[in-house]
Amino acid sequence: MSETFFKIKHANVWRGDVLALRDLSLSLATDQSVAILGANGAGKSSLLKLMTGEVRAEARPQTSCELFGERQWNLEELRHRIGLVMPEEVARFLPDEIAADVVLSAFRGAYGRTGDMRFKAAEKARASQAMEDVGVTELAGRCFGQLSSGEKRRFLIARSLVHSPEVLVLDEPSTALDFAARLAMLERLRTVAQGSGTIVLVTHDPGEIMPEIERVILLRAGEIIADGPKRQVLKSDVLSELYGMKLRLTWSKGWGIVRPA
Ligand SMILES: Nc1ncnc2c1ncn2[C@@H]1O[C@H](COP(=O)(O)OP(=O)(O)OP(=O)(O)O)[C@@H](O)[C@H]1O
Repeated sequence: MSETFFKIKHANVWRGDVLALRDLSLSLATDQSVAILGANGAGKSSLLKLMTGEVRAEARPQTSCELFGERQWNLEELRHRIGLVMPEEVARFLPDEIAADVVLSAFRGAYGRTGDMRFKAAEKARASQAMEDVGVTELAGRCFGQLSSGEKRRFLIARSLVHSPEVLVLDEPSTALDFAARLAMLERLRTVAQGSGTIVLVTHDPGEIMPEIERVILLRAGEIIADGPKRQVLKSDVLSELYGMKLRLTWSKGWGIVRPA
């Protein structure tokens, strides 16, 4: 059943003294995966942080912000419903954390330090499967701090998938992944989107918008400049303007292919 998991009206979001999102109104539902594109500093990460309860909109009479229909929420509960892959998550784990524990900690909505936690056999099995899915089984016993950037990123992707969240929020998830790992991740995300999961993907690469993602939102300077079906929103001239260079977009089997024009 479709549910609106994120609904904002007239939201201003300040990051320090920067107005990162300007009077934004948006509604996202669980039956529709979405990709969010925009140049550096456009406000994409700020929008994701609003979606995951990490930042709040400025309190104004005309503003409302609801997550799963609630205006107040419990962050830990939210963590179970929304899986996250954000660049800054890497720094939330201590370097001597065992990599497998990074994945397991998702079951408790915690960032690592699983020594005092007890996990059921089924949870351990799911963590093992998630690590296998992203190809890091061999590294499970290593210290998190001793992994490469791409390996850490793979563990964080496994962590985000382990409890099958209703919504998976990904901020440039392929950063630091090698070519094979990127393709494997996209295939894994396609499986999620084909099942019961909803994907919210922030990316700089229109070529990462998998066929299962039909809706695309373009952000510029904290405002939504386009929102709709991807073939209507993503056009060569729009992308050229967004990224400030002449680009040509073609489509093949639901994937966009972007090249310099
Ligand atoms: N912690 C912060 N303190 C002050 N300003 C911030 C902070 N985080 C973000 N900003 C500013 O808010 C604006 C939006 O930033 P945001 O990270 O949301 O953009 P983005 O679209 O995700 O960018 P990128 O593609 O570079 O990751 C930018 O002008 C940025 O400099």
